[in-house]
Amino acid sequence: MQLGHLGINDNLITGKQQSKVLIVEDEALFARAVVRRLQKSGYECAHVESLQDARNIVRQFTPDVVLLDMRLPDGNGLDLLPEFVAKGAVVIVMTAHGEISDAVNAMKQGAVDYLKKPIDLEELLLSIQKAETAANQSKSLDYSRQRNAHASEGVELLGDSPAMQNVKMQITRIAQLVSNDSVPPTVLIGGETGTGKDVAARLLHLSCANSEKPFVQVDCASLPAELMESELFGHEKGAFTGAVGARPGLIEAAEDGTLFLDEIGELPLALQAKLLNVLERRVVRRIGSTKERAVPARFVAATNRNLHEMSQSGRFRQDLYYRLNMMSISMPPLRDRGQDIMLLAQHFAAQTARRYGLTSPHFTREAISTVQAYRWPGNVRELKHQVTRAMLLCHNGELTDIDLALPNTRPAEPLPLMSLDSHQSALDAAERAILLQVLTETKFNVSEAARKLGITRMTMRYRMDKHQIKP
Ligand SMILES: Nc1ncnc2c1ncn2[C@@H]1O[C@H](COP(=O)(O)OP(=O)(O)OP(=O)(O)O)[C@@H](O)[C@H]1O
Repeated sequence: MQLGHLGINDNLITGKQQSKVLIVEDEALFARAVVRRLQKSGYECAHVESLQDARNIVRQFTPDVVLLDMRLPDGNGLDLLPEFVAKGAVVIVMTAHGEISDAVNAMKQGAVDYLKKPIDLEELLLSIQKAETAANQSKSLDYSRQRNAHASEGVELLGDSPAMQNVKMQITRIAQLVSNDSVPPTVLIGGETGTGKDVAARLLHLSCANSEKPFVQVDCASLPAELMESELFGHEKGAFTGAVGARPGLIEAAEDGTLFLDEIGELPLALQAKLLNVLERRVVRRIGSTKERAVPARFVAATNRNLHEMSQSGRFRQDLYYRLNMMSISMPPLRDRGQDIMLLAQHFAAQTARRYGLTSPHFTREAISTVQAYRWPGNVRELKHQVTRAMLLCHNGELTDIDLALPNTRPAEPLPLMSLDSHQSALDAAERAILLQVLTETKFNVSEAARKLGITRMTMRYRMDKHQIKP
């Protein structure tokens, strides 16, 4: 189908930095002005002039936001509204004077806002931005809950080294203590990145009474700060712009299961105070509500940061640190787990072979020495990634040290003298390789990769552009 047949604006599809907006409006001049203004702000826009065209275009253009006029040549915009809402789009209706009853109906059917004509373009832009915030909010909440559904899938804390036996013993003991207490003590899991803190938290949940109850994970590092409060504590309808309905927060969603606060070191100070209050009083108050609700959940937090040091320097509340650290589990770095390194390497290689129908793996003697000599700064996550990759590249299941492609474990040799230019390109190549490695580790999650490298998301984006790395 030709887009032109649908009466779609010439500049139908532009850059795609922000939401996709569909404008269903038969006043062509006004619609064109809207498209121009939105495109200037980086939105991807499509414009159609009738209900039928709107129905057709959504087969190839999935809008995040729909600006819906009420009076259209082939019917009333309200007829189409439920279809957009059902598809998860945010709908803003545009009405002429005297159509207020339509606007009320539209809101009842799920529109988030209505604007009276003549419409000021800046007001329209503001309304879209508000709608986006509300939509992101509900998406991230749904995302957190969706993760919860997979909480107990594939929880395997492999390893028999003394260090891991100790961890498993601690998990069993803490699970008993936590299960027997009506006010369960808080558990803090520490350890370097990739050591298995997430796995340990899930195993702890599964070892506790009520393990069939929710395991709700909150990633304090990846949730935008402005969403975090309502995510955690919930909100009442109308508590803030975009709060279209009441929503329980994740603390409530955990019921009498587990609330897992991952990367707790990243929780903003203002929310640390609120969290402390919840832990001390065992009640939660949704934003905009006066009602306090009991919190029966057990709290488990994890961090790869030194919270003690952070609390000494004022970057983390000392009282919250003590409260969280009532019981602690420390995940040992992989390099201190002796024979577990090869056990895990063999496990990940066999797992990849099964998954892709490859020949059973066999590590050459050199590969075993390389795996054991390497320091594994990214711990189990790095081992899993390298072995999986090597397994996919190797021939007939034979994994060599070349397939593993680990950075040289021998002391570095002095670099040959280079010209300024070659220094520059060596530097560029190294930067590109580091970016790619961290992006691969984080499955191309740009925010997480930026965090791991200790740079801002903007800088990360800039560097990705510079090296032409695309997600
Ligand atoms: N003992 C283990 N047995 C099997 N798989 C493990 C083990 N430890 C970690 N893994 C795997 O390694 C990867 C990283 O583990 P996990 O996410 O739990 O680390 P983490 O310490 O929470 O990392 P981060 O601090 O970066 O959040 C996951 O794929 C996990 O399944």
